[in-house]
Amino acid sequence: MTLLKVDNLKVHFPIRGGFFRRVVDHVKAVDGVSFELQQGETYGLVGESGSGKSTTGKAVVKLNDVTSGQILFEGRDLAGLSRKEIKPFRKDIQMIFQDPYSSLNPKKRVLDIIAEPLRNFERLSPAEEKKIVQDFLDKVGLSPESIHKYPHEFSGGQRQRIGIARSLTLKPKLIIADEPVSALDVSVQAQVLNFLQDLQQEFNLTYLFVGHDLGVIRHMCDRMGVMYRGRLVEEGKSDEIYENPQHIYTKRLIAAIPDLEPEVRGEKVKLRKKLTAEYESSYSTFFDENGRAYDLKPISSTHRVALQ
Ligand SMILES: Nc1ncnc2c1ncn2[C@@H]1O[C@H](COP(=O)(O)OP(=O)(O)OP(=O)(O)O)[C@@H](O)[C@H]1O
Repeated sequence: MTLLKVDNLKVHFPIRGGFFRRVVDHVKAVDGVSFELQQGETYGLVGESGSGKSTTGKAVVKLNDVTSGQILFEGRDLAGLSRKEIKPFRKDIQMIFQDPYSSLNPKKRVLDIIAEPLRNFERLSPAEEKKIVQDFLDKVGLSPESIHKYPHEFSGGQRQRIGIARSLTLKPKLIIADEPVSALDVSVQAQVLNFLQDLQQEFNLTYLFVGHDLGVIRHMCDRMGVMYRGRLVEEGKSDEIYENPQHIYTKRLIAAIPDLEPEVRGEKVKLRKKLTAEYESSYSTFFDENGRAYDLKPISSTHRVALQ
């Protein structure tokens, strides 16, 4: 079943200038992006900084206004809804943020942090609320006494677990995870990722994963979309894209992944040079005269590429 269908999404931010602060141009942060998420799957949006992946994720929860296009969640279009009208859907769509240091209010105790979404949607007695919070703390591997503590008393990985517990209390259907481990030490990244996979099984969650790390996205995601300058350049099954990239941008992104082994490193240098030559000689195969990626076209039933 399709849970989320994003159709020709555009998010353009106005650039103002001059004495009267008139709109002089727009940043086309997202410029015609379409993809679907099936219930229970993990879909990844990957791309370098500024490619528009976070803006896409935030548009789905209406943290960004949508310029045009549709965001169909269980068939209902969220794009045109006001912030008030979107409220009932906030229960079903939750977000996990990148930085567990700044996304948790340092002045609040864990009980209040995790209970906040519950308080917005449900009328519970303090005892019921405490029980739910403690159950979720248990699910994310934190002790019941944690409810009395403040965020600074936890490590980065533990804080991210608090953020995850908060996002789960309303039993959402879709979780948007924006670079959920990139602020964490490498040693705890895998732990948090595996744990997100366990929770997915337990709660039948669907994830939209946003990130710049192709390794993480491949590990986590059944399918992915590669973003470049507000457009999808390649989309489909993660393994297929990773093993058989077709767009020059995807090829370069994969070739840029650092390697520790000296022989592979040498080969990668050669590959990068070859790709730079291909980029220069075949530019018009991949981008139009304005430098904009073409619309996606299927090259198999599970793989689409933006080629001329
Ligand atoms: N509120 C805003 N106002 C104006 N421009 C914005 C706004 N938010 C994002 N942008 C611009 O839109 C483009 C896409 O930004 P976005 O954050 O979605 O990229 P990203 O791929 O997620 O990068 P990063 O990984 O650095 O967050 C960038 O050029 C950014 O400067």
